[in-house]
Amino acid sequence: MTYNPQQIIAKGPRQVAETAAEAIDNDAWLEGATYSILEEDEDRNIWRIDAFPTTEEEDQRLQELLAEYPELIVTADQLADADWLAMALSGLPPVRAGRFFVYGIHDRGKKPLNAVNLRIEAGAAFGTGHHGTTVGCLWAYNDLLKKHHYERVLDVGAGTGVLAIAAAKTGTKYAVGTDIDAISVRISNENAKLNSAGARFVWANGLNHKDVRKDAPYDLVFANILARPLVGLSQSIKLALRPGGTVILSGLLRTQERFVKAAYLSKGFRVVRRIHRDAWCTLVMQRGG
Ligand SMILES: C[S@@+](CC[C@H](N)C(=O)[O-])C[C@H]1O[C@@H](n2cnc3c(N)ncnc32)[C@H](O)[C@@H]1O
Repeated sequence: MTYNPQQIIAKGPRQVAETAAEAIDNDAWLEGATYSILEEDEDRNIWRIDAFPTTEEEDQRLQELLAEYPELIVTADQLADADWLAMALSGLPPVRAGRFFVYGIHDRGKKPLNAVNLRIEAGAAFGTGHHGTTVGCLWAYNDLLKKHHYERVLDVGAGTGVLAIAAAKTGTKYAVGTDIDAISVRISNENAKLNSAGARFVWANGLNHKDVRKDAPYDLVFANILARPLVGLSQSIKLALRPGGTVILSGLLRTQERFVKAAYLSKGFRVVRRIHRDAWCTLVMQRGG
């Protein structure tokens, strides 16, 4: 029997939601399950878990596990067939992540009318939009855009430039990307042109370049690199952000989440959301005021 994908939503006090999320991480049946946890209502201390099972077994196990926490209110919503997650999980191009539709030249005929279409040619750079870390960043950014506008965005480790281009295409005036790899910078600039996006890319190690500092402080920083450089860059990222600004961190494994989170918590950031997809984790954190 084919499984009809659904989104399972569990809402409750932060402590309980976090304990349940940890139980999902530690459950052998749910290894690789995709879910996110975020603060829904700061004043009422309500957090929510959104889980996206892909099989009947995963669905049942998630429901069983969440039922062990009576303080959580658990509901399930049927997902539309063309839901972005189902499309992304199919592993086939193009990729839909919320309002974003990432496609290559061969799929140009499939562009939806109601999406922010991003034509990304990867060449030798990382980031066609298919990797769990890139999808996690686009997903997190899509949801942040529902409530916020970002005038200044920095993408550290731009790869194909997909994230800075996504920002430039959604109203960001100053969208800047940086990469340690010169070929990625060339490809990012080419992709910006293909998309008529006003994003610019700088060949730099981390944030250490006058052309990156020029447009600081940023309202939002993307950093999809690896856990160790994310920790090493935590102070520079803090200084590049305005107080209250947001960082979307990705490229870390679930098992490295604590290590990366600790570095940013110690610098006055707070966790706003975390998304687990396959073995990967995306963290959304806010700089203290
Ligand atoms: C995982 S890819 C992310 C690409 C793209 N942002 C995405 O989300 O698909 C990481 C990129 O970071 C670059 N990178 C790694 N360390 C860096 C550093 N210290 N400073 C700037 N870029 C770095 C790599 O060259 C690579 O292009």
